[in-house]
Amino acid sequence: MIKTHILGFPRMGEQRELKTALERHWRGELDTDALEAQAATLRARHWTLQRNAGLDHVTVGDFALYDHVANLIQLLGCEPARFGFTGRETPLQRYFAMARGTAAHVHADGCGCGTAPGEGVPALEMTKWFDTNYHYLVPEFDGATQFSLNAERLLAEVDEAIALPASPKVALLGPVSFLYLGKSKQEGFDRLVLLKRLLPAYEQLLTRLAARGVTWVQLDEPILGLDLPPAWADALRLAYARLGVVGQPLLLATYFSPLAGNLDLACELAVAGLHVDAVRAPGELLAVAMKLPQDRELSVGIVDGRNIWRSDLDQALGQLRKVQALRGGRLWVAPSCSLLHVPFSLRDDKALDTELQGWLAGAVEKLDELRVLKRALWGDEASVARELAEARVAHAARAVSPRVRNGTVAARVKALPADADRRRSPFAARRAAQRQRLRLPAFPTTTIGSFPQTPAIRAARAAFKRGQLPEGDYRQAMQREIELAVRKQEALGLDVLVHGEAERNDMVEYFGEQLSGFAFTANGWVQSYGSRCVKPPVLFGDVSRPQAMTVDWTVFAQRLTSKPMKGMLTGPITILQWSFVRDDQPRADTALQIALAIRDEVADLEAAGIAVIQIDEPAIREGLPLRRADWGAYLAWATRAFRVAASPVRDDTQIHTHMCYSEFNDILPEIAAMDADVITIETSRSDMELLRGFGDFRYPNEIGPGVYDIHSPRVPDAAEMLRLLQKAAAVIPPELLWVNPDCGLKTRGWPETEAALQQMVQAAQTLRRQLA
Ligand SMILES: CN1c2c(nc(N)[nH]c2=O)NC[C@@H]1CNc1ccc(C(=O)N[C@@H](CCC(=O)N[C@@H](CCC(=O)N[C@@H](CCC(=O)O)C(=O)O)C(=O)O)C(=O)O)cc1
Ligand SMILES: N[C@@H](CCS)C(=O)O
Ligand SMILES: [Zn+2]
Repeated sequence: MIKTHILGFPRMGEQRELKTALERHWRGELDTDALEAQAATLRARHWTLQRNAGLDHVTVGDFALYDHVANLIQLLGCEPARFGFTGRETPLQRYFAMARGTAAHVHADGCGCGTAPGEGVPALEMTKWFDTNYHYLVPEFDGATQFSLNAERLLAEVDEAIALPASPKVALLGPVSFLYLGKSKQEGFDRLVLLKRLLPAYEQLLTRLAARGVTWVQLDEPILGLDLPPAWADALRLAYARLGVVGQPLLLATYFSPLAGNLDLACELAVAGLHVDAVRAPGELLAVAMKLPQDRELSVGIVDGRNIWRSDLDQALGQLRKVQALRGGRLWVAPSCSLLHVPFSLRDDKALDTELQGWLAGAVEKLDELRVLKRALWGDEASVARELAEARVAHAARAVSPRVRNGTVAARVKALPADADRRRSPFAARRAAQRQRLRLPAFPTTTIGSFPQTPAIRAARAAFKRGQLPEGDYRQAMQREIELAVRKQEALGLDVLVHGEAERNDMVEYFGEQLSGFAFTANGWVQSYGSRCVKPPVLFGDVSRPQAMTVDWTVFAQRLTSKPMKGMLTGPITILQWSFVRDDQPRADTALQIALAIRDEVADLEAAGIAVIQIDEPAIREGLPLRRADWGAYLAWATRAFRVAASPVRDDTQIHTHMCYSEFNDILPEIAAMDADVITIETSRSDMELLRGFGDFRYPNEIGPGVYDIHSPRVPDAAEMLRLLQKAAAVIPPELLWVNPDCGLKTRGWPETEAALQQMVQAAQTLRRQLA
C-alpha cells in the first residue's frame, strides 16, 4: 500500500492572514475569540488542501500561534517559573508572555521569578531551528522543572480535523529532541535527568490521542541527524521502549541530515514507522529500507521541504520503486521535512515570469507532487501522464536555459588571484591606519544598521511597488527617513552612524532584487519567527552585479554628517543561506559568485569615500553542516567567500561584520580567520556568556558585544548595560571593545529605540570615565 502525508504545513496562510491577525491582536484591535477563529479557519483551509491532494492523513499539531516548540512547552506544562504566572492569566496570555516577554510584571507573593517589580520579564530565548532561518523558543530547564499535561488545545484541533472530516495524524516534537533543544538554566544541571519526569506526560498524551481516534502520531526526533553523545542515544532507546508500547502507533521522524552513525539506532527503536529525509541523505535510503524491520512503515521524504525547485518526478519514482520493491510494496511518501520552510504557493506569483514559475514548487504544488507520485506508484501512471510530462519538460528546460549560465562570471571566477581573499596588511597595521583616520573615542558606540521600519516606510514602499507612488517621490520619502535617522543618531551622540536601511525591504531580498541570477517573488513568504516573515529570493543562475546597489543611499547619508557613516552590506554566506539556492552546482561555487558581487560594492563604497563598511554575516553559523565531519570544508569556503568580499579595500578602511542568534564558541578560529576589523555579536540574552569564548580564545580584532536585546520593546537602563560592559571588559581587552545593541532595530518603534540608545550611550560614557 502507498500512503502520502506531510510533516507540517506553512501556518501563516496564503495571504499571511495569521500575521495580520496576530499583530492586530497584540495591538489590541482583535480579541482572543476572533484570533482563534482566524487560526481555526486557516487550519481547516490547510487540511482541506491536504485532503484534496489525496493525502491519507492531514497533519495536526504543526500549527502554532507563535512557534511549535512554545506550544509544546505549554502542552507539557513546563512554563518557566521566572514568568511568575499567578494562575489568573489565560493560557494564551501566558503563551504570548513567554514568546514576547512582558512589559511590566506584577509579582505574586513568592513567585520567585528573579526580577524587580515592574521590570518586566524577558521572553524565552529564540534560536535557529537547526540549519533553517526559522527560530524556535528555547525551553528552559532546571532541577525544579515539572511536567503536567495540558492537552486541551491540541485535542480541540484534533476534533476540528475529525469534524472536517479528515483523518488526523498528530505531529509533535519528540521528548528527547525537546530536552536536547532546551537549555539547562542551572549551573551544571544535566537536563537529560528530566526524561523520566517527562515521559509520563507523553504517555498520557498518547493514550488520550488514541482514545480520540487518532491513528498515527508523528514524533519528530531531528537530533538523530546530529552527532549524538552516547547518553542522548541511550535516552532515545529508553524513551521509545516506553512510548512504543502505549498502544498509539508512532511514526518517528528525522530530517535535515543523514542518520550516519545513528542509522542502526533509528531502525531499532520500537516504533511503528520511521520517516527519513531522502533529499538530504539520498545515499542512506536503501540501507534504511533494508535495515528497518518489515513490520514497520517507512516514510520516504523525497519531495524537498527546504527548497522550491519542482521535483524531478522521474528520478523520485525511480528511487521510490527501489524502496517499494524492498518493502513488499509498502511505502509512505512525503516531503523531506515540514513544509514550514517553503512559501505557501508559487504557482501564480505575480513577480515571477511563467518560465520560472514552471521550475518552482511551493507547499501547495508539493502536495500535488505527492498526489502524482502516489498515483504513479499505484501503477496508475496513465492518469498522471500529463503532470509527469510537464515536470519532465520543465526540468529539461531549466538544465539548458541560457538564463542560468553566464560566461563572464565563470571567466572571472577562473581568473581570480589566489590572494584575492587577503587584506593588504595584518590587523595591527590596519588598526593604526584606521585609528588615525577615524579618531574614535574609547568604547565607540554604533548600531547594527537598521532603524525602525515604520508603517509609513512600509506603506510608501508598497505604494511604490504598486505603481501608485512615482520613483522620485519614493526616493525622497526614503531620504527623509535617512535624514531623520542621522539627526537622531547625532542627537544621541553615537560615534559611528548608519543610514538606517529605510529603503530595504529585507537585508537579503534587497540585494537579491538587484543582482542578476536572482528572481524575487511577490508573495513567497516564509515564517522566520512569530508573526515575522521573510521572502527569500530565488537564486537560479550565475550571479553578477549590473550596477552599484547601496552607494547612492550611503553617500547621501554621509553628506548629512561629519561623523563616519557605516556602509551596510549583507555578506555572501547570509545571502546564500537566506535565499532559495540553485541545486545544480555546489553551494561553495554560488557563494563565491555572490562574494564577487559584494566585493565590487565594497570597492565602490570605498571609492565614494566611505571609511567604515559592515558586511553582515548573521547566517554563517546557521549554514554549518549538522554533522561535525563536514564543518571543516564548509568553514573553509564560507570564510574565504567573506574575505573575498571584504578584501579589496585599503588599510584605513574599516571592515565590520555582524552576527546574531548564534553560539559561536565552537567556530572561533574560523570567525577570527574572517579577519574583519570589528565584529559585533549578539550577547545580551546570554548575559555576555557567549563572549567568554572570545576572551578565552583571545579573539585578535575589535569586538562589539551586544548590550541589549532588540527583540523586546523593553527599554533596559544604563546601569544594566554598564554591568554587561564591565563583564565584557573583564574578558576582552577594553581597548578592543565597542558598544552596540545585539542586532538591527527594524522591528522596534522609535520611542523605545531612542530611549534605549540614550541609555546605551550613557553606559559607554560611564565606562569611559571608569576604564579609559
Ligand atoms: C535578521 N533576520 C533576518 C533573517 N532573514 C532575513 N531574510 N532577513 C532578516 O532580517 N533571519 C534572521 C533574522 C530574523 N528577523 C526578522 C526580523 C524582522 C522581520 C520582518 O520584519 N519581516 C517583515 C517583512 C519585511 C519585508 O520584507 N517587508 C517588505 C514588505 C512589507 C509588507 O508586507 N508590505 C505589505 C504592505 C504594507 C503596507 O501597505 O503598509 C504588502 O506588501 O502586502 C517591505 O518593507 O517592503 C514582516 O512584516 O514580517 C523578519 C525577520
Ligand atoms: N544590518 C542588519 C543586520 C541584521 S542581522 C540590521 O541592522 O537589521
Ligand atoms: Zn543581527
